[in-house]
Amino acid sequence: MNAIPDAAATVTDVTMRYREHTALDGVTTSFATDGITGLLGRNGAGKTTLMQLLTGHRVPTRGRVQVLGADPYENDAVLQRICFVKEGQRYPDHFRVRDALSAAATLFPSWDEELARSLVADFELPARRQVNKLSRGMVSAVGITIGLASRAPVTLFDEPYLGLDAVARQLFYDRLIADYAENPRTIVLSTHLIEEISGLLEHVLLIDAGRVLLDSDAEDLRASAMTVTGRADRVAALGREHEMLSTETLAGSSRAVVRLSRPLDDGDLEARGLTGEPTPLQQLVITLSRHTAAAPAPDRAPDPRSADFEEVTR
Ligand SMILES: Nc1ncnc2c1ncn2[C@@H]1O[C@H](COP(=O)(O)OP(=O)(O)OP(=O)(O)O)[C@@H](O)[C@H]1O
Repeated sequence: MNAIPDAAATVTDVTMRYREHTALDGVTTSFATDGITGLLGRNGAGKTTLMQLLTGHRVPTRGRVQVLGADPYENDAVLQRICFVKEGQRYPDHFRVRDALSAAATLFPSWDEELARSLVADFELPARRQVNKLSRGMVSAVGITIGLASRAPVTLFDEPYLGLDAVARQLFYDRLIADYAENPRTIVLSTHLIEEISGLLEHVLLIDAGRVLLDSDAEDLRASAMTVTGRADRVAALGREHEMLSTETLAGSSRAVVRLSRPLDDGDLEARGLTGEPTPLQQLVITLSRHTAAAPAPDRAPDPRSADFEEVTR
């Protein structure tokens, strides 16, 4: 897939099987040394599994994982430069917020105490309260604080904002982008809240049923598709030159998400009696996932949790 010359992490032809279930199937990708990648995909697509491989929590059934130049599995020199903020992270029972932060400070060589303090203040975290007495959103804020203040060269956030309200999520995005601008590093963020983070992303990796569906620079991706509206016959004519990812037709008028085989400007569209607008990233991801799901691999049953995806992203 994408070959980044001095990537921080590369995954080469990786397959991960859990007994009879294949969670990742021949995945090849890489993550830029300085870049924010959105790891997207439906429930059960394999996002967490990929992050577990990158962080040495699992060994692939087949293939090669390299992070910061080495296999991360049981490799302390690499692992202390990786921070993995897991969905639903658990902490020892007796840990107070400040214990969790002190433990993280000893773990990560690039820990920034000042940043940690300012995040604790911004998220209004009670430093002396036990973590297991915090609300769900507050526990997420502890994870986000650790992820950002770790300043780890490779930082992965797996759905980090369970229970976080919209104001706190925006705070996370603002602090992430501000800190990243001053301290660029490799950041991978898995989420279902695609539209919320689309402005942050420099790269998009979309996984579907264990396979890479899309691995693209975010700008190129935005430029690669368009939503076109007009008379059904005119939209259909456009479909002979470009790939129609989805089309809805009502009373002789169509609206289609089109993957462009060459750039189309307003003049081109006007000449065809059509109007065009950018396709939001979330819409594009949903459309691409459905487009592929229309022809599923024969050995793959849909993940039972997948029905939630559209609800969350709609
Ligand atoms: N330990 C395990 N044993 C068996 N199957 C597993 C295990 N962990 C994950 N799987 C399966 O592998 C597939 C990929 O799971 P994974 O957690 O990587 O998906 P995900 O993209 O992170 O999903 P979500 O968005 O719901 O968190 C799923 O079908 C899941 O049921």
